[in-house]
Amino acid sequence: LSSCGSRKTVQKGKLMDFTSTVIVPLLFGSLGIFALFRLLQWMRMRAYLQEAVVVITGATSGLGKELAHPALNCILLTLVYSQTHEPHPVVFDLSDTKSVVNAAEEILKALGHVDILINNAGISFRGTIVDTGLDVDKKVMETNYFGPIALTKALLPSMIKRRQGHIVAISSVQGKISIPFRSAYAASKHATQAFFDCLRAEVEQYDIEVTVVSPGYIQTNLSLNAVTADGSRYGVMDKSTAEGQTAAEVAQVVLNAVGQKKKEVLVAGLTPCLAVYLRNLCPRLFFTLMASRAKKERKVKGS
Ligand SMILES: NC(=O)C1=CN([C@@H]2O[C@H](COP(=O)(O)OP(=O)(O)OC[C@H]3O[C@@H](n4cnc5c(N)ncnc54)[C@H](OP(=O)(O)O)[C@@H]3O)[C@@H](O)[C@H]2O)C=CC1
Ligand SMILES: CCCCCCCCCCCCCCCC(=O)OCC(=O)COP(=O)(O)O
Repeated sequence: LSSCGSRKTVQKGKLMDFTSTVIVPLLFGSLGIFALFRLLQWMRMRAYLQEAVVVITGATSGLGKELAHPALNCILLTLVYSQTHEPHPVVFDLSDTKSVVNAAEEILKALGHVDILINNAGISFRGTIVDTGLDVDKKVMETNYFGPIALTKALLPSMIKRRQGHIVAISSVQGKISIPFRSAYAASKHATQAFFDCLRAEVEQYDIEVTVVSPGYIQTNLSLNAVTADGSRYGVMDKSTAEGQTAAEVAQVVLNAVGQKKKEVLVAGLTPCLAVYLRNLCPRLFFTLMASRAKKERKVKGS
């Protein structure tokens, strides 16, 4: 009995020795390496963003305003670029191609080049397809698609010439799935996803990066500013928007993605992420769910 007891004590001692000489140093070593890796990653990201001339569209509000804060430590208006950390607001209307081209010329004249272009500005839409005038579809498409691509095309040649640049498109989960009563918005975001996927492939040879960001709901003025079927402002803070992620959280994810030169990133809760997978893996079920969602929403609105 006593020899069995002493064997157990020896085994326990060996286990403790193993823990203190192997497991604990291994654990702390791994944690240290991980922390160092994250620190280096963070420093590289900060350097990448801080030394860059950055253009952010839609920096007056919501996500754009938050993106401007940590990236540049400055306050912005509609669009800004900075190298000296001096904000330089440029006011223009994305739905007016001429004013977009003029803005791009103004930026290049003032600073010579752009390192990072963040196509963030956009509007949403609420309405049935049958009631929506084509002028409204065009307005959403011009603001969310033609405006950003015009700006991108205007700045691209100088990026290609320098063989350097990073273009970011703030799309949406609705660039990957379409939900009822968002036709113009979802269409504009699907077009955005497609265009910037093509661009990524075409400009890789010039060392230009393209990042497409697809957020879920964010607490911003997007639903308030959404345009309706007759072109008027929706003016309602939707529950889904109010309960979304904060703009600061999403901005941090976007800046990390840019710093890490990610090709694309989905920043959304579990349900929107599952919806994206369902759309691709089991489209019939997804379409059925969307049809019942449309019926339910119509009932709530009494239409
Ligand atoms: N909030 C959300 O739930 C989600 C948002 N997104 C996307 O995030 C991006 C930013 O939107 P968010 O911050 O939420 O919304 P906000 O309404 O808060 O901000 C939109 C910004 O876009 C600018 N903008 C709108 N129309 C034009 C135009 N014609 N010309 C120039 N600028 C314009 C606005 O400027 P001004 O006020 O001066 O018009 C404003 O600065 C959008 O692309 C949106 O689709 C994606 C997924 C979810
Ligand atoms: C196996 C389980 C599958 C569960 C999935 C069921 C499908 C449920 C539908 C969920 C729809 C999610 C929609 C998300 C939309 C979204 O996040 O959009 C972001 C925006 O751009 C918001 O703009 P809006 O103007 O619509 O507020």
